[in-house]
Amino acid sequence: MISVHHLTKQYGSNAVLRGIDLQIGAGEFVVILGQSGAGKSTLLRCMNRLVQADGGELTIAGVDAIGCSDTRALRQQVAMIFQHHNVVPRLSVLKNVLTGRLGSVSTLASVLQLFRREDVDLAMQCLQRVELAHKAQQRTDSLSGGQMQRVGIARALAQRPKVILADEPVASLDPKTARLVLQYLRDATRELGITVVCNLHQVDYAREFGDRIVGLAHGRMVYDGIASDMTDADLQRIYPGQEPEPAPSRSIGPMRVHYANE
Ligand SMILES: Nc1ncnc2c1ncn2[C@@H]1O[C@H](COP(=O)(O)OP(=O)(O)OP(=O)(O)O)[C@@H](O)[C@H]1O
Repeated sequence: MISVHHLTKQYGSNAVLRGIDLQIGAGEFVVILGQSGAGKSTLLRCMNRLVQADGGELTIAGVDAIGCSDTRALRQQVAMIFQHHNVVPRLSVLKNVLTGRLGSVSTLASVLQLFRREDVDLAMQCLQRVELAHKAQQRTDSLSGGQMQRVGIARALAQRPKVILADEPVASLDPKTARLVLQYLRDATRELGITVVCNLHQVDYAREFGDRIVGLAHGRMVYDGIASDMTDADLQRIYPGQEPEPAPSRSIGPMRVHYANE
């Protein structure tokens, strides 16, 4: 579903991605860990062409994300979820979710905000997935931050993407809401076969929700493996210069480690 080969990106003299090689299959939930500045957001942004990579190859849902001249095809297949949900506050919850359909309706219909019945039905199904169908007609700015992030997920699902890229989607949420949001994303992989690539700062969430963890440090991949296999030594490579706490025994749940910039 996602194929990355020797991907590079440089800002001036700052080499941010130094040759990333990565293959991600359909329906995987991949968490990207790394300290601040490691290149996590840049990698995700290269995947949907918010950032133009300098070199290498990147194919996502069958689209050449570096060389394609029309990003519309790419954006139809790849939905993005940001830390600050990026919903339109004055619109209703339903209309925000329907904006996920804009890429598949005509320009005139999108300007006039004319949506087909099937799009409205799909948007309502997506709201049901994040348990917000009862809020459909409310103005979005009447919702809590966590609910707005759930609207962002419903909008991403309404796009019917093959891939969802989530850039620190739970950074500003309380632990209970954060786990709910990650649960919805994991359900999208399990029940809809969507591939999710999610940047996180919380190691414990990565272990709990990720099928697989990719660790970046200074623009290089320093770990790629299943979440349960990640050791303290791996964590030290991902977070160089930071001392992880010893992992608790597996019987008392996921490791409670927090790193700088959480
Ligand atoms: N538009 C830009 N112009 C110049 N430098 C940039 C730009 N975007 C990112 N960078 C630099 O690229 C490096 C990697 O940034 P990136 O946002 O990808 O890291 P990150 O791992 O996502 O960090 P964080 O966890 O803090 O979000 C940083 O040194 C950052 O300053």
